[in-house]
Amino acid sequence: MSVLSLFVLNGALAAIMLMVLRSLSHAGAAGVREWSLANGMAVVALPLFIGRGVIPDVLSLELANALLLGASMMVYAGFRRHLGLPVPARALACGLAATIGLLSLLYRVVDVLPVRIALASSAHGIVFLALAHTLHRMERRDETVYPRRFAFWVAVTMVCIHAARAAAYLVRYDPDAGIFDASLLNMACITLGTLAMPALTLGAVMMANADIIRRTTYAAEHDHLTGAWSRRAFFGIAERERERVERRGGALSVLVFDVDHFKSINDTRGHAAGDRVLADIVMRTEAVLRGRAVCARLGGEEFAVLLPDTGASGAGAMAEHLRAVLEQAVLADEGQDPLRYTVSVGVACLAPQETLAALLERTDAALYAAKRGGRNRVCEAQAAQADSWSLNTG
Ligand SMILES: Nc1nc2c(ncn2[C@@H]2O[C@H](COP(=O)(O)OP(=O)(O)OP(=O)(O)O)[C@@H](O)[C@H]2O)c(=O)[nH]1
Repeated sequence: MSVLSLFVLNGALAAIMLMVLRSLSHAGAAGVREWSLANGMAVVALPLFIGRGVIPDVLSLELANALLLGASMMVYAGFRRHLGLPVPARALACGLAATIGLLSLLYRVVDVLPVRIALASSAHGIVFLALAHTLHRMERRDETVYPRRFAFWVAVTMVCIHAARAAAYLVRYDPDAGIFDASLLNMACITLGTLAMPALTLGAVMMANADIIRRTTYAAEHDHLTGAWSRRAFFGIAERERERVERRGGALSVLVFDVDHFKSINDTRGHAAGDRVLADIVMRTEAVLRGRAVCARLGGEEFAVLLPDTGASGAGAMAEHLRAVLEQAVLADEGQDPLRYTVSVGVACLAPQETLAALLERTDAALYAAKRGGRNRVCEAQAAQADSWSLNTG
Protein backbone atom coordinates (compact mmCIF):
# COMPACT_ATOMS: atom_id res chain seq x y z
CA MET A 1 0.00 0.00 0.00
CA SER A 2 1.42 3.42 -0.92
CA VAL A 3 1.50 6.45 1.35
CA LEU A 4 -0.91 8.10 -1.06
CA SER A 5 -3.51 5.37 -0.61
CA LEU A 6 -3.06 5.63 3.18
CA PHE A 7 -3.91 9.33 2.92
CA VAL A 8 -7.03 8.46 0.92
CA LEU A 9 -7.99 5.81 3.47
CA ASN A 10 -7.42 8.29 6.28
CA GLY A 11 -9.80 10.80 4.65
CA ALA A 12 -12.41 8.09 4.02
CA LEU A 13 -12.26 6.89 7.65
CA ALA A 14 -12.65 10.46 8.90
CA ALA A 15 -15.73 10.84 6.67
CA ILE A 16 -17.21 7.62 8.09
CA MET A 17 -16.53 8.83 11.63
CA LEU A 18 -18.30 12.07 10.79
CA MET A 19 -21.38 10.04 9.90
CA VAL A 20 -21.07 7.97 13.10
CA LEU A 21 -20.90 11.18 15.15
CA ARG A 22 -24.03 12.47 13.43
CA SER A 23 -25.96 9.71 15.22
CA LEU A 24 -25.09 11.47 18.48
CA SER A 25 -25.88 14.99 17.35
CA HIS A 26 -29.39 15.01 18.87
CA ALA A 27 -28.41 13.29 22.11
CA GLY A 28 -26.97 16.48 23.61
CA ALA A 29 -23.64 14.80 24.44
CA ALA A 30 -20.94 17.38 25.20
CA GLY A 31 -17.92 17.30 22.89
CA VAL A 32 -19.70 15.92 19.82
CA ARG A 33 -19.49 19.28 18.01
CA GLU A 34 -15.69 19.42 18.48
CA TRP A 35 -15.18 15.76 17.50
CA SER A 36 -17.29 16.28 14.36
CA LEU A 37 -15.33 19.40 13.50
CA ALA A 38 -12.07 17.44 13.97
CA ASN A 39 -13.12 14.75 11.52
CA GLY A 40 -14.45 17.36 9.10
CA MET A 41 -11.08 19.14 9.20
CA ALA A 42 -9.27 15.86 8.56
CA VAL A 43 -11.55 15.11 5.58
CA VAL A 44 -10.63 18.48 4.02
CA ALA A 45 -6.93 18.34 4.98
CA LEU A 46 -6.09 15.00 3.41
CA PRO A 47 -6.95 15.82 -0.23
CA LEU A 48 -4.93 19.02 0.22
CA PHE A 49 -1.88 16.96 1.27
CA ILE A 50 -2.42 14.66 -1.69
CA GLY A 51 -2.53 17.67 -3.99
CA ARG A 52 1.06 18.64 -3.11
CA GLY A 53 2.80 19.90 -6.26
CA VAL A 54 -0.51 20.20 -8.13
CA ILE A 55 -2.31 22.82 -6.07
CA PRO A 56 -0.66 25.99 -4.64
CA ASP A 57 1.72 25.33 -1.73
CA VAL A 58 -0.22 27.59 0.56
CA LEU A 59 -3.10 25.09 0.32
CA SER A 60 -1.11 21.85 0.35
CA LEU A 61 1.30 22.98 3.06
CA GLU A 62 0.07 25.76 5.32
CA LEU A 63 -3.66 25.08 5.09
CA ALA A 64 -3.35 21.26 5.05
CA ASN A 65 -1.06 21.25 8.11
CA ALA A 66 -3.22 23.82 9.90
CA LEU A 67 -6.34 21.70 9.32
CA LEU A 68 -4.68 18.45 10.43
CA LEU A 69 -3.15 19.97 13.57
CA GLY A 70 -6.45 21.78 14.19
CA ALA A 71 -8.19 18.40 13.92
CA SER A 72 -5.96 16.90 16.65
CA MET A 73 -6.61 19.98 18.78
CA MET A 74 -10.37 19.66 18.22
CA VAL A 75 -10.27 16.02 19.36
CA TYR A 76 -8.52 17.20 22.54
CA ALA A 77 -11.03 20.05 22.96
CA GLY A 78 -13.92 17.59 22.48
CA PHE A 79 -12.65 15.28 25.24
CA ARG A 80 -12.16 18.22 27.61
CA ARG A 81 -15.64 19.54 26.84
CA HIS A 82 -17.08 16.06 27.31
CA LEU A 83 -15.38 15.70 30.69
CA GLY A 84 -16.70 19.08 31.82
CA LEU A 85 -13.24 20.71 31.79
CA PRO A 86 -12.51 24.17 30.36
CA VAL A 87 -11.10 24.20 26.83
CA PRO A 88 -7.86 26.23 26.61
CA ALA A 89 -8.98 27.78 23.31
CA ARG A 90 -6.48 30.65 23.40
CA ALA A 91 -3.49 28.37 24.11
CA LEU A 92 -4.58 26.02 21.31
CA ALA A 93 -5.03 28.88 18.84
CA CYS A 94 -1.59 30.31 19.75
CA GLY A 95 0.03 26.86 19.44
CA LEU A 96 -1.59 26.35 16.04
CA ALA A 97 -0.57 29.80 14.76
CA ALA A 98 3.02 29.40 16.05
CA THR A 99 3.43 25.92 14.52
CA ILE A 100 2.02 26.89 11.12
CA GLY A 101 3.99 30.17 11.13
CA LEU A 102 7.20 28.28 11.85
CA LEU A 103 6.42 25.61 9.25
CA SER A 104 5.79 28.31 6.68
CA LEU A 105 8.99 30.11 7.61
CA LEU A 106 11.01 26.89 7.38
CA TYR A 107 9.50 26.10 3.99
CA ARG A 108 9.93 29.50 2.49
CA VAL A 109 13.34 30.36 3.97
CA VAL A 110 15.38 27.16 4.40
CA ASP A 111 13.09 24.46 2.97
CA VAL A 112 14.35 21.44 4.89
CA LEU A 113 11.49 18.98 4.88
CA PRO A 114 12.69 16.62 7.67
CA VAL A 115 12.77 19.57 10.09
CA ARG A 116 9.25 20.53 9.07
CA ILE A 117 8.05 16.94 9.55
CA ALA A 118 9.75 16.85 12.97
CA LEU A 119 8.11 20.15 13.89
CA ALA A 120 4.62 19.04 12.77
CA SER A 121 4.99 15.66 14.51
CA SER A 122 6.15 17.37 17.72
CA ALA A 123 3.11 19.64 17.68
CA HIS A 124 0.75 16.68 17.21
CA GLY A 125 2.64 14.74 19.89
CA ILE A 126 2.21 17.59 22.40
CA VAL A 127 -1.54 17.72 21.74
CA PHE A 128 -1.89 13.94 22.22
CA LEU A 129 0.27 14.14 25.36
CA ALA A 130 -2.11 16.76 26.75
CA LEU A 131 -5.04 14.50 25.84
CA ALA A 132 -3.46 11.45 27.53
CA HIS A 133 -2.77 13.56 30.63
CA THR A 134 -6.37 14.82 30.75
CA LEU A 135 -7.82 11.32 30.36
CA HIS A 136 -5.47 9.93 33.01
CA ARG A 137 -6.26 12.73 35.47
CA MET A 138 -10.01 12.28 35.06
CA GLU A 139 -9.95 8.50 35.43
CA ARG A 140 -12.72 7.24 37.70
CA ARG A 141 -14.34 3.88 38.21
CA ASP A 142 -17.68 4.20 36.48
CA GLU A 143 -19.27 2.90 33.30
CA THR A 144 -17.00 5.16 31.18
CA VAL A 145 -13.78 3.59 32.46
CA TYR A 146 -13.30 1.33 29.41
CA PRO A 147 -13.77 4.04 26.73
CA ARG A 148 -11.56 6.41 28.74
CA ARG A 149 -8.77 3.83 28.96
CA PHE A 150 -9.18 2.99 25.29
CA ALA A 151 -8.84 6.68 24.30
CA PHE A 152 -5.97 7.10 26.77
CA TRP A 153 -3.94 4.28 25.22
CA VAL A 154 -4.65 5.52 21.68
CA ALA A 155 -3.37 8.96 22.76
CA VAL A 156 -0.27 7.42 24.39
CA THR A 157 0.42 5.39 21.23
CA MET A 158 0.14 8.56 19.15
CA VAL A 159 2.57 10.39 21.45
CA CYS A 160 5.12 7.57 20.95
CA ILE A 161 4.61 7.49 17.18
CA HIS A 162 4.98 11.24 16.76
CA ALA A 163 8.02 11.34 19.06
CA ALA A 164 9.67 8.48 17.14
CA ARG A 165 8.85 10.13 13.81
CA ALA A 166 10.19 13.54 14.88
CA ALA A 167 13.38 12.00 16.33
CA ALA A 168 13.96 9.73 13.32
CA TYR A 169 13.60 12.54 10.77
CA LEU A 170 15.94 14.77 12.74
CA VAL A 171 18.56 12.05 13.28
CA ARG A 172 18.41 10.67 9.77
CA TYR A 173 18.14 14.14 8.27
CA ASP A 174 17.60 13.17 4.67
CA PRO A 175 16.74 16.43 2.93
CA ASP A 176 15.13 14.52 0.05
CA ALA A 177 12.74 12.59 2.27
CA GLY A 178 9.16 13.76 1.68
CA ILE A 179 5.78 13.07 3.23
CA PHE A 180 5.17 10.48 0.50
CA ASP A 181 8.50 8.81 1.38
CA ALA A 182 7.88 5.03 1.34
CA SER A 183 10.43 4.24 4.06
CA LEU A 184 9.34 1.71 6.66
CA LEU A 185 9.27 4.38 9.36
CA ASN A 186 7.17 6.82 7.35
CA MET A 187 4.79 4.04 6.28
CA ALA A 188 4.42 2.80 9.89
CA CYS A 189 3.86 6.35 11.19
CA ILE A 190 1.30 7.21 8.56
CA THR A 191 -0.49 3.84 8.91
CA LEU A 192 -0.84 4.27 12.67
CA GLY A 193 -1.60 7.96 12.24
CA THR A 194 -4.38 6.98 9.83
CA LEU A 195 -5.96 4.89 12.56
CA ALA A 196 -5.54 7.51 15.31
CA MET A 197 -8.42 9.82 14.43
CA PRO A 198 -11.01 7.04 13.90
CA ALA A 199 -9.78 5.19 17.01
CA LEU A 200 -10.03 8.34 19.14
CA THR A 201 -13.43 9.09 17.62
CA LEU A 202 -14.56 5.56 18.51
CA GLY A 203 -13.35 6.13 22.07
CA ALA A 204 -15.27 9.42 22.07
CA VAL A 205 -18.44 7.77 20.74
CA MET A 206 -18.16 5.00 23.36
CA MET A 207 -17.74 7.62 26.08
CA ALA A 208 -20.69 9.65 24.81
CA ASN A 209 -22.85 6.50 24.62
CA ALA A 210 -21.87 5.43 28.14
CA ASP A 211 -22.75 8.94 29.29
CA ILE A 212 -26.14 8.87 27.54
CA ILE A 213 -26.94 5.46 29.10
CA ARG A 214 -25.87 6.75 32.54
CA ARG A 215 -28.07 9.86 32.22
CA THR A 216 -31.04 7.89 30.87
CA THR A 217 -30.74 5.29 33.64
CA TYR A 218 -30.52 8.04 36.25
CA ALA A 219 -33.62 9.76 34.82
CA ALA A 220 -35.54 6.47 34.82
CA GLU A 221 -34.52 5.66 38.38
CA HIS A 222 -34.94 9.08 39.98
CA ASP A 223 -37.70 11.59 40.46
CA HIS A 224 -36.74 14.76 38.57
CA LEU A 225 -38.29 17.16 41.11
CA THR A 226 -36.76 15.84 44.32
CA GLY A 227 -33.87 13.63 43.20
CA ALA A 228 -35.31 10.74 45.25
CA TRP A 229 -35.40 7.20 43.83
CA SER A 230 -38.38 6.61 41.54
CA ARG A 231 -41.25 4.27 42.41
CA ARG A 232 -39.99 1.70 39.89
CA ALA A 233 -36.43 1.78 41.19
CA PHE A 234 -37.68 1.54 44.77
CA PHE A 235 -39.61 -1.65 44.03
CA GLY A 236 -36.51 -3.14 42.38
CA ILE A 237 -34.23 -2.27 45.30
CA ALA A 238 -36.81 -3.41 47.87
CA GLU A 239 -37.33 -6.75 46.13
CA ARG A 240 -33.57 -7.38 46.03
CA GLU A 241 -33.33 -6.62 49.75
CA ARG A 242 -36.32 -8.88 50.47
CA GLU A 243 -34.68 -11.77 48.55
CA ARG A 244 -31.49 -11.14 50.47
CA VAL A 245 -33.34 -11.49 53.77
CA GLU A 246 -34.98 -14.68 52.47
CA ARG A 247 -31.57 -16.14 51.56
CA ARG A 248 -29.45 -14.96 54.47
CA GLY A 249 -31.92 -13.97 57.16
CA GLY A 250 -31.89 -10.59 58.92
CA ALA A 251 -34.42 -7.81 59.04
CA LEU A 252 -35.98 -5.38 56.58
CA SER A 253 -38.40 -2.55 57.30
CA VAL A 254 -40.30 0.00 55.27
CA LEU A 255 -41.69 3.44 56.10
CA VAL A 256 -44.32 5.04 53.88
CA PHE A 257 -45.13 8.66 54.62
CA ASP A 258 -47.36 11.31 53.19
CA VAL A 259 -47.49 15.09 53.66
CA ASP A 260 -50.46 16.19 55.76
CA HIS A 261 -52.99 18.45 54.06
CA PHE A 262 -50.64 18.97 51.17
CA LYS A 263 -53.51 20.12 48.97
CA SER A 264 -54.05 23.11 51.25
CA ILE A 265 -50.30 24.01 51.03
CA ASN A 266 -50.69 24.04 47.25
CA ASP A 267 -53.94 25.98 47.46
CA THR A 268 -52.75 28.64 49.89
CA ARG A 269 -49.04 28.97 49.00
CA GLY A 270 -49.02 27.90 45.38
CA HIS A 271 -47.77 24.85 43.50
CA ALA A 272 -44.15 26.08 43.50
CA ALA A 273 -44.17 26.23 47.31
CA GLY A 274 -45.60 22.69 47.32
CA ASP A 275 -42.75 21.58 45.08
CA ARG A 276 -40.25 23.14 47.48
CA VAL A 277 -41.79 21.20 50.34
CA LEU A 278 -41.40 17.93 48.40
CA ALA A 279 -37.74 18.67 47.62
CA ASP A 280 -37.12 19.70 51.24
CA ILE A 281 -38.59 16.42 52.50
CA VAL A 282 -36.20 14.37 50.39
CA MET A 283 -33.21 16.52 51.32
CA ARG A 284 -33.92 16.18 55.06
CA THR A 285 -34.85 12.50 54.82
CA GLU A 286 -31.66 11.60 52.96
CA ALA A 287 -29.67 13.50 55.58
CA VAL A 288 -30.92 11.20 58.35
CA LEU A 289 -30.56 7.90 56.46
CA ARG A 290 -27.52 5.70 56.92
CA GLY A 291 -25.97 2.71 55.14
CA ARG A 292 -28.07 1.05 52.43
CA ALA A 293 -31.27 2.89 53.41
CA VAL A 294 -32.96 4.61 50.46
CA CYS A 295 -35.65 7.24 50.08
CA ALA A 296 -38.07 7.12 47.14
CA ARG A 297 -40.97 9.22 45.92
CA LEU A 298 -43.82 6.80 45.30
CA GLY A 299 -45.92 9.49 43.64
CA GLY A 300 -47.60 12.82 44.44
CA GLU A 301 -46.77 13.68 48.05
CA GLU A 302 -46.16 10.07 49.12
CA PHE A 303 -42.66 8.82 49.95
CA ALA A 304 -41.09 5.56 51.11
CA VAL A 305 -37.94 4.70 53.00
CA LEU A 306 -36.42 1.25 52.82
CA LEU A 307 -34.46 0.26 55.93
CA PRO A 308 -32.28 -2.82 55.36
CA ASP A 309 -30.93 -4.60 58.47
CA THR A 310 -33.54 -2.82 60.58
CA GLY A 311 -36.11 -4.56 62.76
CA ALA A 312 -39.45 -3.26 64.05
CA SER A 313 -38.09 -1.26 66.98
CA GLY A 314 -35.31 0.39 64.94
CA ALA A 315 -37.76 1.23 62.17
CA GLY A 316 -40.28 2.68 64.64
CA ALA A 317 -37.55 4.84 66.18
CA MET A 318 -36.36 5.98 62.75
CA ALA A 319 -39.92 6.80 61.69
CA GLU A 320 -40.47 8.91 64.78
CA HIS A 321 -37.10 10.63 64.34
CA LEU A 322 -37.91 11.43 60.71
CA ARG A 323 -41.39 12.72 61.60
CA ALA A 324 -39.85 15.01 64.24
CA VAL A 325 -37.09 16.24 61.89
CA LEU A 326 -39.63 17.13 59.19
CA GLU A 327 -41.93 18.78 61.72
CA GLN A 328 -39.04 21.12 62.65
CA ALA A 329 -38.47 22.20 59.04
CA VAL A 330 -39.11 25.88 58.36
CA LEU A 331 -39.03 27.09 54.76
CA ALA A 332 -38.74 30.81 54.04
CA ASP A 333 -41.57 31.94 51.77
CA GLU A 334 -41.07 35.40 50.26
CA GLY A 335 -43.59 37.94 51.57
CA GLN A 336 -45.42 35.31 53.61
CA ASP A 337 -45.11 33.49 56.92
CA PRO A 338 -42.47 30.76 56.94
CA LEU A 339 -43.76 27.50 55.52
CA ARG A 340 -44.08 24.49 57.82
CA TYR A 341 -45.40 21.02 57.16
CA THR A 342 -45.91 17.67 58.87
CA VAL A 343 -46.07 14.08 57.69
CA SER A 344 -47.92 10.94 58.74
CA VAL A 345 -45.88 7.74 58.69
CA GLY A 346 -46.73 4.05 58.38
CA VAL A 347 -44.09 1.50 59.43
CA ALA A 348 -43.86 -2.23 58.82
CA CYS A 349 -41.19 -4.88 59.27
CA LEU A 350 -40.94 -7.78 56.82
CA ALA A 351 -42.52 -10.97 58.18
CA PRO A 352 -41.12 -14.42 57.29
CA GLN A 353 -42.27 -15.58 53.81
CA GLU A 354 -43.95 -12.22 53.22
CA THR A 355 -44.06 -10.77 49.71
CA LEU A 356 -43.10 -7.17 48.99
CA ALA A 357 -46.65 -6.36 47.90
CA ALA A 358 -48.02 -7.67 51.20
CA LEU A 359 -45.41 -5.74 53.18
CA LEU A 360 -46.30 -2.50 51.39
CA GLU A 361 -50.00 -3.18 51.82
CA ARG A 362 -49.50 -3.40 55.59
CA THR A 363 -47.35 -0.25 55.54
CA ASP A 364 -50.04 1.61 53.59
CA ALA A 365 -52.67 0.44 56.07
CA ALA A 366 -50.49 1.79 58.89
CA LEU A 367 -50.14 5.11 57.06
CA TYR A 368 -53.90 5.44 56.68
CA ALA A 369 -54.29 4.59 60.35
CA ALA A 370 -51.90 7.47 61.11
CA LYS A 371 -54.00 9.79 58.93
CA ARG A 372 -57.22 8.63 60.55
CA GLY A 373 -55.63 8.99 63.97
CA GLY A 374 -55.13 12.74 63.47
CA ARG A 375 -52.01 13.03 61.23
CA ASN A 376 -48.47 14.12 62.18
CA ARG A 377 -47.89 10.73 63.80
CA VAL A 378 -46.33 7.32 63.27
CA CYS A 379 -48.36 4.10 63.13
CA GLU A 380 -46.69 0.75 63.14
CA ALA A 381 -48.19 -2.39 61.63
CA GLN A 382 -47.55 -5.82 63.14
CA ALA A 383 -45.92 -8.34 60.85
CA ALA A 384 -48.17 -11.21 61.80
CA GLN A 385 -51.48 -9.43 61.68
CA ALA A 386 -53.11 -6.73 59.62
CA ASP A 387 -54.16 -4.41 62.41
CA SER A 388 -51.91 -1.53 63.40
CA TRP A 389 -51.59 0.63 66.42
CA SER A 390 -50.47 4.17 67.16
CA LEU A 391 -46.87 4.39 68.37
CA ASN A 392 -46.48 8.11 68.82
CA THR A 393 -48.60 11.14 68.59
CA GLY A 394 -47.23 14.37 67.23
N1 LIG B 1 -46.87 21.01 44.28
C1 LIG B 1 -47.13 19.75 43.94
N2 LIG B 1 -48.29 19.17 44.28
C2 LIG B 1 -48.53 17.90 43.95
C3 LIG B 1 -47.59 17.15 43.23
N3 LIG B 1 -48.10 15.90 43.05
C4 LIG B 1 -49.31 15.90 43.62
N4 LIG B 1 -49.57 17.09 44.18
C5 LIG B 1 -50.77 17.54 44.90
O1 LIG B 1 -50.84 16.86 46.15
C6 LIG B 1 -52.18 17.02 46.61
C7 LIG B 1 -52.59 15.74 47.34
O2 LIG B 1 -53.78 16.02 47.97
P1 LIG B 1 -54.64 14.93 48.75
O3 LIG B 1 -54.42 13.57 48.11
O4 LIG B 1 -56.03 15.44 48.83
O5 LIG B 1 -53.98 14.84 50.14
P2 LIG B 1 -53.67 15.93 51.25
O6 LIG B 1 -54.21 17.27 50.93
O7 LIG B 1 -52.20 15.87 51.53
O8 LIG B 1 -54.46 15.37 52.47
P3 LIG B 1 -54.05 14.19 53.43
O9 LIG B 1 -53.09 13.32 52.72
O10 LIG B 1 -55.34 13.49 53.70
O11 LIG B 1 -53.46 14.81 54.64
C8 LIG B 1 -53.04 17.33 45.40
O12 LIG B 1 -53.51 18.66 45.50
C9 LIG B 1 -52.06 17.22 44.22
O13 LIG B 1 -52.34 18.17 43.22
C10 LIG B 1 -46.36 17.78 42.84
O14 LIG B 1 -45.48 17.20 42.21
N5 LIG B 1 -46.17 19.06 43.22
